[in-house]
Amino acid sequence: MSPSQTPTIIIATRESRLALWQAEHVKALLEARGHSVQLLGMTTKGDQILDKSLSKVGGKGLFVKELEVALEEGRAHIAVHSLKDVPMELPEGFALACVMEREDPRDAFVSPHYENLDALPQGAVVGTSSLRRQVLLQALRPDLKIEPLRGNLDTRLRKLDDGQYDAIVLAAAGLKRLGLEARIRATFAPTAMLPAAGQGALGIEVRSDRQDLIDALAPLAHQATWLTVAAERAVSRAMGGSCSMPLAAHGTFTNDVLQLDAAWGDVDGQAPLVRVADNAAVTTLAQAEALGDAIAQRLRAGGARGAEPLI
Ligand SMILES: NCc1[nH]cc(CCC(=O)O)c1CC(=O)O
Repeated sequence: MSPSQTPTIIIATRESRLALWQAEHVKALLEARGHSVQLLGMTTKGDQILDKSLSKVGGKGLFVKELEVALEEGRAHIAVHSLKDVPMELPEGFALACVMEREDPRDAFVSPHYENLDALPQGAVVGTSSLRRQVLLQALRPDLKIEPLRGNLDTRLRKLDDGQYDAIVLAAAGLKRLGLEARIRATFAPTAMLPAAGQGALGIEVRSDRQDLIDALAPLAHQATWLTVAAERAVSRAMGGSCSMPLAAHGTFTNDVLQLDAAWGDVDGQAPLVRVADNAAVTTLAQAEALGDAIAQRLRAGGARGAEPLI
């Protein structure tokens, strides 16, 4: 079938501004290729539970489940996700059709009064609910008081502006996508604040029996990003990573060589951070995942306590 004969592609999306931006972005790219596309907005459990830390209420799957039910029931055909929020193992019957070109993967420092982390006074209050950000911040500045911060991007910025925090740390990608780049006072070097696996990258999920949709989405794939995040996500899988494990994995891909850095921290802050790095020539997803597995083994050898690997 030519694109003009294909029925309308319906994108299931959460209704936060960031999720809608991401769905609209994919809609525009597909329309530019001749497809007809509609959005189906929905509210997920993760959007409803705003008063608890994500790690306490069931983790990443929370934002994804309702969208998968819509795909399962045929009410929608594809779902656009921030890959960072997508569990490594998709449920039976679902597949990642493609991974798109990555936005800035770094974390951003946002504050009304202070230029960067170093400028914060002793004991300043920093908002983040990410355990990864918490342990990395605490390693850089043990004096800081880290306070939970939940909600969508606008809510988080409002809480900062209300004076509840001296600074907050967010993904640069989300701020840039929403045109809020001006709020970024400083961007953390990955060496200081190693990003989360998949941060800044979008993935598109489909039912695995929809080869027609997988073919339609193939032109949206960005191979270098896909290889990079496959390695990062393999680290997370091999560590049994979840929202309740402070884990960072960040790859950079240059001239077919993938450089992969990872860090693990103890939730209680008792054990020191474990950091490892390695690189390999990579041209296939299997090679990228092998590098991720090797990095996870080195994290464990260095003292990181993983959960059971989710194989
Ligand atoms: N966990 C929420 C989430 N999921 C994806 C992003 C940002 C965009 C991205 O990483 O692609 C954010 C916000 C944040 O971490 O500040």
